[in-house]
Amino acid sequence: MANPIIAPFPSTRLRRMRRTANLRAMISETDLSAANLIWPIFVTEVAGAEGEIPSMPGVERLTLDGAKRAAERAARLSIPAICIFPHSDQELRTETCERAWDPDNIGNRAIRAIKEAVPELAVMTDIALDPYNINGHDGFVVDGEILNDETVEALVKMALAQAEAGADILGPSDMMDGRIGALRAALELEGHKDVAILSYAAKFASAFYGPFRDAVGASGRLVGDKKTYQINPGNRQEALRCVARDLAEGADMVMVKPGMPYLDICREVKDRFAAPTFAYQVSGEYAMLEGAIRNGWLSRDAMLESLLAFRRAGCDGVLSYFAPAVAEMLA
Ligand SMILES: NCC(=O)CCC(=O)O
Repeated sequence: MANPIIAPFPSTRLRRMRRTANLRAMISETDLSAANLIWPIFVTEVAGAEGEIPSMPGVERLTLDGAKRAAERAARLSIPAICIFPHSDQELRTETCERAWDPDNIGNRAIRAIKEAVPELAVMTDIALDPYNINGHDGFVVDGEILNDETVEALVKMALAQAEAGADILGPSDMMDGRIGALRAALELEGHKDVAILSYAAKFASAFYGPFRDAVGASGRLVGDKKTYQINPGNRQEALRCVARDLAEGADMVMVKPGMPYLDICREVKDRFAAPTFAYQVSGEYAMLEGAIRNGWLSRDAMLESLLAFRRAGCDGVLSYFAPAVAEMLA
């Protein structure tokens, strides 16, 4: 850390360099561009479920055609990557979750549709059983317990189906132990050596995921909570150990999630590991900001400021539902 020398007032007047827009631009330390954004989208297979998500105003569940249009919009706006979250048919969710690795599940169909429409756009996926699990958990549940090793085997099948469908970046969000190593080994073995892993490495058991669960139809489903696999929000050292572990197992990039309440973790992860670091500005953060903006309580600049803060905290990029709006503002 540099040690700035500050002459005493009035020799130093820090306001001198804040006086005009050009002077401020000269000493601006942090930038934000569309290249820093990953756009998460929801894709539904349920007729009639498309349209706005009430707890995420401005965000819609999309049909496959809608997903293609979103991909084209992302490309026009120079957003480099889109991340697909499936909204599956409730009737087809089971305890055994076999649709999670079905090549024709809605997530995999969306990957193929987007890669066909906009081949150069990077497609990121979600790896966890919850969209296909009857009880809303990320892993298999037996007698109230979330099974680790059996879940990891299923996640490997899920990952291979996504890689086969053309995914560029896999996003294991499940927080089972040992999954990054298992995924990396299977990808190498099955000829997908260039598929990247962006690990949800420091994923906290947060109250800020509420609107997302509405979006994917998991709100009424979740039995209990996710505290036996996601990190206690107060645990900084444990988060760092998770990141170290995932990098050692072969993650190409790591994520901190949620974002704004965890900027200290972002900074520390970047400084310690110097790996590509992302934050997820989650649904609850989006809902708070967008709700206040819609009520006229905040200006739209709050959106830009929130994303700039991730950059200042060391993040290379941010998954944000604001991605297209912000890219439009920046264009
Ligand atoms: N596995 C993905 C998420 O849980 C997203 C959370 C959110 O946006 O609230």
